[in-house]
Amino acid sequence: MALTHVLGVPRIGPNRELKFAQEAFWRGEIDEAALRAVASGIRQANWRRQHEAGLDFVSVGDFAFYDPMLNHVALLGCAPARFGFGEKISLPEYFQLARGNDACHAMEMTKWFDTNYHYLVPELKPDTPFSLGAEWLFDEVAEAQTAGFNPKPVLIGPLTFLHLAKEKGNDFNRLDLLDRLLPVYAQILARLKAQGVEWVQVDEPVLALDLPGNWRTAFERAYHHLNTAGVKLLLASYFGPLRENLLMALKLPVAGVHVDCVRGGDELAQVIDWLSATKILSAGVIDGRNIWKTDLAAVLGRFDGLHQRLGNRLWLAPSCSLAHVPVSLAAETALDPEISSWLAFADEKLDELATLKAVFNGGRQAVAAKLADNAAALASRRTSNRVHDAAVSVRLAALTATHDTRNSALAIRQTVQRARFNLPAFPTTTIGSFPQTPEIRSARARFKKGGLDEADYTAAMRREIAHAVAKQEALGLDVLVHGEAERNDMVEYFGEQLAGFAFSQNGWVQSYGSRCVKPPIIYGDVSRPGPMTVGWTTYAQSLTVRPMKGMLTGPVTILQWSFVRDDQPRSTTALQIALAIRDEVVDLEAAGIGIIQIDEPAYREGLPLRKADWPTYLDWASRAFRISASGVADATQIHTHMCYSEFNDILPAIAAMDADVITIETSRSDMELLRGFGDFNYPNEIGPGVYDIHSPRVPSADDMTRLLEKAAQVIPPRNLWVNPDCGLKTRGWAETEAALANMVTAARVLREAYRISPGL
Ligand SMILES: Nc1nc2c(c(=O)[nH]1)N[C@@H](CNc1ccc(C(=O)N[C@@H](CCC(=O)N[C@@H](CCC(=O)N[C@@H](CCC(=O)O)C(=O)O)C(=O)O)C(=O)O)cc1)CN2
Ligand code: MET
Ligand SMILES: [Zn+2]
Repeated sequence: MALTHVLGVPRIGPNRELKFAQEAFWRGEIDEAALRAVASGIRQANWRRQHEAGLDFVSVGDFAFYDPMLNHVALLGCAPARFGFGEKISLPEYFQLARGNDACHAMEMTKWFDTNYHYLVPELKPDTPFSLGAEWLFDEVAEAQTAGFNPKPVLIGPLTFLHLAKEKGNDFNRLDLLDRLLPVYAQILARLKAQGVEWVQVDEPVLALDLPGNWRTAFERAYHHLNTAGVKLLLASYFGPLRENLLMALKLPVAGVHVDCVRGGDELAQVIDWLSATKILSAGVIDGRNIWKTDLAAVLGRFDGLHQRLGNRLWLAPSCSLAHVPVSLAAETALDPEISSWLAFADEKLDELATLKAVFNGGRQAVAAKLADNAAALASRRTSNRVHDAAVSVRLAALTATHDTRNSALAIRQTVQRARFNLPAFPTTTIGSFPQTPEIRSARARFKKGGLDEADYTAAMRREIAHAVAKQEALGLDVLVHGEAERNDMVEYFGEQLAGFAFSQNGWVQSYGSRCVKPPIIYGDVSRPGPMTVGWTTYAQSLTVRPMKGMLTGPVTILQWSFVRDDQPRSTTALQIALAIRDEVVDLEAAGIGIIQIDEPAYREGLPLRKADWPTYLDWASRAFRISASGVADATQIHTHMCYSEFNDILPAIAAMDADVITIETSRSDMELLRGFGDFNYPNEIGPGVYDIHSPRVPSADDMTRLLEKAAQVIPPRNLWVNPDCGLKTRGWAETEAALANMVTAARVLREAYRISPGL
């Protein structure tokens, strides 16, 4: 008997029910009870689905009204003191932590490991108190039990919680808080035990990271402490191999371990060697990070012997939570049937688990047809002539060093560009998108459903572009953008126009809070059949004499935010995309666009989790960017943009991209992030974001002046640009205009203070 379970499932609902309820609640259109009812409906449906797929447990605690890390802040009673909330926060207070309020800026948000999911970063001070806070987890356990399910609660482990938190205050180490944190975890486990829970899954994905020695020892201390609670712990590691943490993890006093056999498959033999005779092994055999069907025959072959040995001590699971893949293929009626036959979203992955379980438990006969279908789908994908394009391979093979270097060095380009554009010091610009209003979204929805024809849709988008251009001129911005009205998403939009990509209609994945993305699916060799942005951009340029910045998404970000092929290295796919983007850059230049931004917000997120793997990645990633950017003359100014990242540990690789200008997110960190660029003597021009676009709060001109003055202390003032942290697509026009007006004022104050002549 093998058991099956999942580490977690998507919490957004099959049709993004949670998003719509959250946003309605925030707008005051529904009350808390109505929001809670939607949430409960999603949880119940998820549990029913897991139960029907024959899983031995249902996951509880993977649901969150905004973010699981924030749930733990609530559960552990450690909301930042600056908000002034009590130990047990309410749901409205919970949302204030995530979104800010009039008095307090929101908690910082950052990438969850190497995914496109963003969590809220706990803020810890030496005296941060911990206590049993919000009761939601216990309520949900009771809810599952009442509905007749066998719950396996999921917690983020104490070490991962602390590791991902941020120290606020000097001279202390957040690890020092462990001894005060553990008793609260023990209390939580005791409560769960009292509720009749048998197993608790404790996620410690930091085991897939390079851990300093004191953190590794802390694991031993922590789990010896938690082992006393009397409930069985399943220690879950995922997102990568354990490497030097393997032995430590396997020796911890827990009842079972989960390992990622997709990314850490090579370690399985070692894991088995060190697995004690009483422990459960949960093998993550189904890729939780991608949408390809699992090779079921391969899994069966690989685990058959182990199953003979371990029996019901072997559990089968996806590699990580299924929150990183879309809910179900069932709604995808427009996908090409051949491509669709290669895919498995969360629901289909549950079916795969059910099939595996049937075979291991003696029911091969009953699932023979499913196994045959699976084998046929895999064979079709391996041999399909839609996957390979000889012209793309030829082009890749012909790449030389001339393709990834600009014609002249930065200093020469800078002189030519300054003479050409004659911009004032502290030039103002924005990051690309302007508000995606309900009108824009609804016009696109009608266009897609056939209710609006192409000519009318194009006219509507042109009106939006004209509106954005007029607003920017009136605000007095120096380098304008067209506003990206025509784009559903900065990656999906390009995916829809590139060969080798498929896209779903309803394949939503949560990115943060209520925001979701529909990652395109790269199934074949990538190329660009024709221009993608030239028409919109030249139209926008025709409306103004100021420079109109062309706006593209870079190869690394398109790769990172898509579901990618697992039949060739990521680096090969990245180079293919780079050539397609290069074609677009060259076409924009030929159409008279002098400034082109190639966004790479996912450049940092693409970094492998282990430092030893960084150089290889940074080498191909920076090359892919340069290939996309180097087809143009010296006078064409290439910008790039990055957000949500800790940049300081990869500054040489950012410099290696050799963009003429980089705009980055810095305001939430109060320009702290910029210090590294200064210390490193970053040579190129830089626009440190002066205001946070994730909050509706309008910063004052003084706020932004102060930030710019801080920036001017670490970056040569002549190299500084003035811009928001990121694009404005999630904002409304009123707050956008007010904030940009203040931003332009701040730039003028700086110009007065520094008096640098234009063009120098
Ligand atoms: N891929 C990606 N990853 C990213 C970012 C990003 O921009 N893209 N930004 C960073 C932060 N993440 C973000 C992720 C999503 C959104 C976002 O705004 N998402 C939108 C959806 C964007 C979209 O695809 N919109 C489509 C579909 C919109 C939609 O929901 N339409 C309705 C109909 C609407 C109507 O009738 O009015 C429907 O289909 O039901 C469009 O504009 O065409 C949302 O959740 O609301 C913002 C930031 C990091 N990662
Ligand atoms: N050009 C894009 C925008 O302004 C960059 C976003 S980075 C997540 O929306
Ligand atoms: Zn951004």
